[in-house]
Amino acid sequence: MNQSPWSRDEFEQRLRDKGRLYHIHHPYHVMMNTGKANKEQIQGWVANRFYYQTSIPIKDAAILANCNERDVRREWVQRILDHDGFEGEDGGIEAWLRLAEAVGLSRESVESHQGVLPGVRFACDAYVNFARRATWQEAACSSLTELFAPEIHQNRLDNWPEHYPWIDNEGYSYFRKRLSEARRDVEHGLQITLDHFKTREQQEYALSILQFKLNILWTILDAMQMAYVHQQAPFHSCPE
Ligand SMILES: O=C(O)c1cc(C(=O)O)c2c(n1)C(=O)C(=O)c1cc(C(=O)O)[nH]c1-2
Repeated sequence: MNQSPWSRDEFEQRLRDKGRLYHIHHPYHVMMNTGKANKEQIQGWVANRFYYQTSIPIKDAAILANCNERDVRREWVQRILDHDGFEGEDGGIEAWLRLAEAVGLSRESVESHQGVLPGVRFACDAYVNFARRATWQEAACSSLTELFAPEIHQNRLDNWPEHYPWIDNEGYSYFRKRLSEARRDVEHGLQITLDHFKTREQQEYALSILQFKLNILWTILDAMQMAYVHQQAPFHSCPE
């Protein structure tokens, strides 16, 4: 039997409740945020997360390519500019490279993606491929983990300078920049999702899309946990 749809408010609340499974609770994140990560673990996170950073504007370009509504494209295109930059504005990828330098990595090594763990690569590629194949509304819904991102950026701004005095202050501009950008993005993504997924079945599908994205973020950190905490990167047990 078909169940009646949730009200707009209840649907929004159920999306927000997914924050319970955000990667802010992943042991790797907890380790970094409580000052227990060593330099190699911070560097590993920054270098691997760069692959996610570079995937985001490609993902957003896929959404634009699938979107036949000019008003939506006009707003969504801002996300690409936020990351890639434009004349007079360096953008988020450049800010992430400054973070990389602030934690002692060379920009060349990070930009080359050498050392990106296979699990991180697969997870990010899954996100981009989903955006290519899904409708633009479904792909917009998958960006809604950004509902929970301002808190994680704020945590880093509040805690890292004290825990990791060796990180140059210049490195934190990315997180500051994302505080306002994520809030703006999420308002747009949420409107699209609440407007589009109407029946109970569709609403439940939207929740499963958000879960898929939570899985991606969690899996990225699982790969880092294996490599930089348990020292069990892929192939560590193979013969020389
Ligand atoms: O540092 C984080 O934990 C984090 C998480 C997420 C997220 O929840 O997907 C994003 C970001 N940062 C971020 O900086 C960012 O630009 C971003 C874009 C998107 C997206 O799905 O379109 N997520 C995120």
